[in-house]
This record gives sequence, C-alpha cells and structure tokens, in this order.
Amino acid sequence: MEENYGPLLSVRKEIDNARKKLGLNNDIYEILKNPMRIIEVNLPVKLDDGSVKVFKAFRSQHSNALGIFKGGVRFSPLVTREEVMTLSMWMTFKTAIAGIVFGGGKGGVNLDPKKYSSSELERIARAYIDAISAYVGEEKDSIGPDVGTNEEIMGIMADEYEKLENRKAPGVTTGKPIAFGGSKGRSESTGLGVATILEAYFLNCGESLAGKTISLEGFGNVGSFFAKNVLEKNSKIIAIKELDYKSEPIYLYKEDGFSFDELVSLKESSYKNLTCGAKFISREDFLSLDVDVFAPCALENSIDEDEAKILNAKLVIEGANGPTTSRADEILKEKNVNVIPDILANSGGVIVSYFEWVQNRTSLYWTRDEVIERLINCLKSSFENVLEIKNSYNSTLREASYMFALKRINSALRAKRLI
Ligand SMILES: NC(=O)C1=CN([C@@H]2O[C@H](COP(=O)(O)OP(=O)(O)OC[C@H]3O[C@@H](n4cnc5c(N)ncnc54)[C@H](O)[C@@H]3O)[C@@H](O)[C@H]2O)C=CC1
Ligand SMILES: O=C(O)CCC(=O)C(=O)O
Repeated sequence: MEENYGPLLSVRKEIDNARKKLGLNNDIYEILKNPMRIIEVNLPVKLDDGSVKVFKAFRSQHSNALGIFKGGVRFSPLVTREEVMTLSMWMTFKTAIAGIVFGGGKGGVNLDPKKYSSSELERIARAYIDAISAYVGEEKDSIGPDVGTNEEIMGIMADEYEKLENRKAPGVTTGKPIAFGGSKGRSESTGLGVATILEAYFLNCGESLAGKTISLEGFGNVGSFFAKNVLEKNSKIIAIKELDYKSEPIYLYKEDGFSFDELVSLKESSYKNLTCGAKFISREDFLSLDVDVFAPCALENSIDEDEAKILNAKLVIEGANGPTTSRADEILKEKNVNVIPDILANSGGVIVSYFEWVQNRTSLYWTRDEVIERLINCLKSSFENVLEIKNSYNSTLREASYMFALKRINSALRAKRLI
C-alpha cells in the first residue's frame, strides 16, 4: 500500500522540502506527488512446458514536463506498483538534473528472471510491449534497461514494437545491442558515471580517487563498471557484499583490495571459490569497516536505520536507486556522513540512453570516445550545478539535487501555464 511504502513517502518528502526551500507554492507538489499515469497489466505467457503463467506488470509515467517519459524496466520478483511509481519519480528528477530532454517513467514485470529460459524471457518481453504499446514509443515513452533486464531484452522489445507499428522506431527502447541501433558506451555508462561523480566530489575537496578505500554492495551492471573505473584510478575495493548461489547475502573482505578480475571470478563462482585470498566477514564487520566510501549498487532500502548507525564509511555514493531510507539519511547527516544521491550519482545510464535516442532519431552514430566525452562533460556540469545550490542554500547534496531539478521542472510547468 502506498501509505506504507517507505521510498514513496521519502521521495514525496524530498519534493516537498525542496519546493519549500525554493519558496514555491504547493501546486507543484500536488502535481508531482503522484505519477501522471500508471499502467497495470496481466501478461499471459506460454512457458516452455506448455503451461500458461500470468505475470503482473506495470509502467509508471510520472512526468513529461521536460520531455517524453523515460526510464528502465526491471524484471524482478520484488516489483510492485508502489516500487515502480517511486522509481519513475526518481527518473523525473534524475533527467532534470542531467539537463536532458526527458521526463520520468519506469516499468517492471514481477518475476525472477533466473527461473525462466531465454525463450520464455523473450515471450515475456514481447507480451509486455504488446500490452503497453499504445502508451510507449520514441515520441511518448522510451524504455531502458534496469535490474534483471539487459541489451538483449531491449532489442527484443524494440523489435516487437516495430512489428506492431509496421515501421522503424528503434528509439522506443535504449540500451539495445549496437547491431540494432544501440549506442556505444551505454552498457558501461551508469557505473562509469558513478565513478566520475565520485572523482568530481573528491576533486572538489582537493583530493583524488587514488588510494581511497571503498566497500561495494552489488556487482551487477552498475557495480561492476563502477569497480572497473575506480580501480583504474587506483582506488582500493577492500570489501564487497553480494548474493551467493542461494541468493543469501555474503560479505567478503580483502585487506589489500580486490582486482577487477578477482571480483569477476568470485561472481562467476557464485562466491563459492575464494581462491584470491578473500575471507568471509559478518554483516556488522562489513558495515563497521573504516572506509572512505561505501557504494551501494544493488537495490532500494539497503541502508536502513540500523545499518546507518553501524556504518563507518566517510561518504556514501548511491549507485543504486533509493538505497538509503529516509531515517537512515537523517542518521548519516547527524553522523556528518555525506551522501551523493542516486538522482545525481547514477544518472550516467540515462544520459547515454538520451544519446542513443538522439542517434536513433538522426541515424547518425557516434564513436565510443564521443559518447564518453559528452557523458563526462554532462556529469561534471550536473555536479557543479548541484554544488552551487548546495553552497548557496547550505543544504545536503540530496536536498540540492532535488532543488536544482525542481527549478527546471517548475520553469517548464510555468511555461505551459500549469502553475
Ligand atoms: N542498469 C542501469 O543502467 C541503471 C541501474 N540503476 C540502478 O542500479 C541498481 C543496480 O542495477 P543493475 O546493476 O542494473 O542491476 P543488476 O541486476 O545488473 O545488478 C544488481 C546486483 O546486485 C546484487 N544484489 C541484489 N540484491 C543484493 C543484496 N541484497 N546485497 C548485495 N547484492 C545484491 C545482484 O546479485 C546483482 O549482481 C538498481 O537500483 C538500478 O535501478 C540506476 C541507473 C541505471
Ligand atoms: O536508460 C534508461 O532508460 C534506464 C535508466 C534508469 O532506469 C535509471 O536511471 O534508473
């Protein structure tokens, strides 16, 4: 239920705080506290054994004030209406900070992708597009990858949409395979972006990434490319939290730091084979490690009140969406732990999705170097814009991020004479 879903209450609180600090009246909050539209569908899909299973699926379209709805679709057993609503609201703020011509949306199908074959996942992806095709498209709502989905799924969804429409329309999804109009640099972009924002943060403090100790949660798309990029800048990842072969959390520690190849082979062995000298530690030991940075790159709500109390990192950078609960955020503030929020830190993915959408619409494709250069410039200017607000309002980075985004959304709504 909406009233009890913490992340939704948190994002509403952030919007309301930001509008009060900016001196805006309540109308903008009333407009933004709920998505404009939530599509809820049941997808009947034939499984490989001939039986039929019905999957619950959603697309939440929060705001198109600044551009078409945009955001990922996740395949996860945790997907709910409230989760998708909240994720779509974060997208609106993320795209506004990045200054790209997109609004916010998000989708999800409730399933555990590990339990289905690749042809079953293909039928689910096609059924999802069939069910929501009237509401999506390169001029309406463009879908990207998220937890449990990947470039293959994005390609299948675009293919299904083009068949339904009987025309080329690759921009209906982004994060596609390069052979099907995908952008170079999209798969690495979110993790690379998190590392770029972290570096910008330290440079602003007169420091560098070299020698910084990091603990990492989640080694999927975001976590792995984040790790690769910070390790290339000579940071040390000394601890990692992931899920083992039974989907139970495990915590690993290596005093002199993991190499990227070690992290990959640990994941490939489902954390059974600790040949690289890593050792298992407890949850409490993981959280109380004296590290420069903790990077949660898995799912929402991973830092709750209890965890925030134990956490001993000097800085948190949110690679995941919504990893810090509202109460945990307050505790970290009391402990003087700075938090670089998701809507700034993990915006690299949707920025390159925007570049992909632009390339699809112009049919003019860029080199990886061009994509990465534009991405880094965009992230640096987002960071500077947020920092300027932080300094003038003496706020946290999260508050400043919401304020910066809200100013942009407010201008667009005013231009439309909605407020
Ligand atoms: N993929 C993208 O481009 C973007 C993803 N994000 C966000 O980043 C987060 C991660 O997304 P992806 O890396 O794409 O997903 P993914 O599915 O590729 O990776 C998630 C990883 O987290 C691990 N994990 C799950 N629960 C965990 C737990 N309790 N403790 C430790 N590890 C756990 C999984 O085993 C998996 O390796 C999500 O919040 C997503 O919404 C945000 C922006 C863009
Ligand atoms: O690139 C996309 O559209 C997906 C981005 C996304 O879902 C996110 O930033 O959380």
